[in-house]
Amino acid sequence: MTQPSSYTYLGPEGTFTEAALLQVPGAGEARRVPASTVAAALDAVRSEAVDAAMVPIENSVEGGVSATLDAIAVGEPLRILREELVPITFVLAARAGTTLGAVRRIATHGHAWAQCRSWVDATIADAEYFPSSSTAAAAYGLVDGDESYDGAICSPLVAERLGLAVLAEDIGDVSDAVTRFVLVGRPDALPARTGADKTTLVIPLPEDHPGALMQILDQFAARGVNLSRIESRPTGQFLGDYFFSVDADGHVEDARVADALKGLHRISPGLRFLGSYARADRRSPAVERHTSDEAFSSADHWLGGILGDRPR
Ligand SMILES: O=C(O)C(=O)Cc1ccccc1
Repeated sequence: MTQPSSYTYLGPEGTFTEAALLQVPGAGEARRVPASTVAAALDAVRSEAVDAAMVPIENSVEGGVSATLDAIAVGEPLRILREELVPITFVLAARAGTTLGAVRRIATHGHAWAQCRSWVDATIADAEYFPSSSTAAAAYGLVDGDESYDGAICSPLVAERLGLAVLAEDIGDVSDAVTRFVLVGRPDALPARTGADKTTLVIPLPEDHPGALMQILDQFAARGVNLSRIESRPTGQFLGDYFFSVDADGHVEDARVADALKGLHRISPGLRFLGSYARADRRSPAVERHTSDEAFSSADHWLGGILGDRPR
């Protein structure tokens, strides 16, 4: 797989997403273009304006990032190439001269707001929330003279870079929160199996199919494939139409994962493979003997002996 030479990310400069991108070897020296939304970042990959996009996908406190789960599930297919974990700490920043007591209107990204709610509720009476496309965009707004709010929840780094006053530090409700980001490229790429991999799937819930969810889960369970994330999202088409966004342990080149995907495709033919890539924590799954590559290949061999060269 060739290394991407140009990247986009949820910007502007100074987002946690940019920090995730800078963890990718070589990205610091490559062309990097900020995007104003996750959807715009993914579209820039689809239109080949850049090779890959870094976007947030999951937070240890708030769960899945809906904007990413939805934008990656539809449209021209994309591929996840790698994941990055970033520890997240938030500060409350304001223009110089503003006191903590004077801040009531706070701008930030929805995930940051959700992760600082207890601190805000305990500290700022009647706080008003101004949604922003990213934590950094909220901080830039203060500098650019946006008078509609007087404080921004952002990273300590962007507050410092912009010369903002930090009124409170480490205001996240969970002090060791981590966000997971994924680097997304075009579908011709398939990262090599490392033995400690993750596979991400979009599984449409088949309509009028009693027991579909149980059958979907059974495809993983029967092959000893562990799931590390499962979320349901509405497709937006009509009420009751859902897809599941799933992370499974293992690589599509692992026989147990490939076999589970075949089973899933029989149940949900609209199944979308979003990629197999190395786990950021490098943790290998425990594989039972009967779901090992050897067990699958020996079973194929055995059946081949029975069927000979009859078409299968
Ligand atoms: O807004 C940012 O800085 C982002 O990169 C998105 C985000 C927001 C909150 C927690 C983690 C990532």
